[in-house]
Amino acid sequence: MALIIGLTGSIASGKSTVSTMFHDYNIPVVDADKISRDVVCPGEEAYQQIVETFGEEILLEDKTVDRKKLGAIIFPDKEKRTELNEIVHPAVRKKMLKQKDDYIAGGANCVVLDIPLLFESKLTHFVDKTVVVYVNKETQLDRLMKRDNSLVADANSRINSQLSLEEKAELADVVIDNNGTKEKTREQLDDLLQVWKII
Ligand SMILES: CC(C)(COP(=O)(O)OP(=O)(O)OC[C@H]1O[C@@H](n2cnc3c(N)ncnc32)[C@H](O)[C@@H]1O)[C@@H](O)C(=O)NCCC(=O)NCCS
Ligand SMILES: Nc1ncnc2c1ncn2[C@@H]1O[C@H](COP(=O)(O)OP(=O)(O)OP(=O)(O)O)[C@@H](O)[C@H]1O
Repeated sequence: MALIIGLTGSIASGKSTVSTMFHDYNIPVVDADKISRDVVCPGEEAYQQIVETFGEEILLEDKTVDRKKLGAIIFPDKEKRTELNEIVHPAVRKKMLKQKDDYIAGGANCVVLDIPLLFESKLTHFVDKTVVVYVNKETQLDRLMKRDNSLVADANSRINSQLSLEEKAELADVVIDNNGTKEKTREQLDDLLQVWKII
């Protein structure tokens, strides 16, 4: 039986960083953010629904979704966010589970589902263990603003659109503390995978 790990955290807490580390161990990772980008491409069902709901003004000249513009609409507004989630999430879920099944059929003994909204969307029944990548508020804001070159207000509206990291840490089976160096984070992951007998 393959072990299915649900990897989560909050915005800029370090999920992608830890996900790269799983790749380094040759453990396959299903990336919900990446899938959510694929399902909003022109021609996909969700794309049509997004244009109908949010209007042509959220499109770039080449008719693809202007992610900055759509983000600026949905992150500060819970109702709009729910509307977008209801369009995008069913398609994301379907593709995610298909990719996971394909990895298992290919012989993987462990598959990671990297899902930012694992707890908010109540998807924990799809995984055996939950791992939260944790940072404190100051580190999170600092890394988010540096990475995205964003202003405090924008960064905070993204952070506040999710459950707090404290709440996620409470819900998790395992918390990886990513406040220190990437090397320190890698050591924690290494220990965890040894305990779970995956490496
Ligand atoms: C709003 C969009 C266009 C903004 O795109 P952008 O490129 O600026 O951000 P990106 O997709 O890289 O997401 C960055 C982070 O924001 C957070 N986030 C994204 N969508 C949401 C959401 N609906 N609710 C709360 N947090 C979210 C996640 O932590 C994610 O890792 C995009 O995030 C989107 O289509 N979101 C809806 C799908 C979704 O819920 N994705 C996240 C998990 S599947
Ligand atoms: N331990 C660390 N030390 C220094 N910088 C780090 C560390 N971990 C992550 N970072 C940096 O912080 C930023 C956020 O990390 P990352 O992109 O992995 O977060 P994320 O949780 O995947 O974000 P998102 O939800 O927005 O996709 C990146 O620029 C990354 O390089």
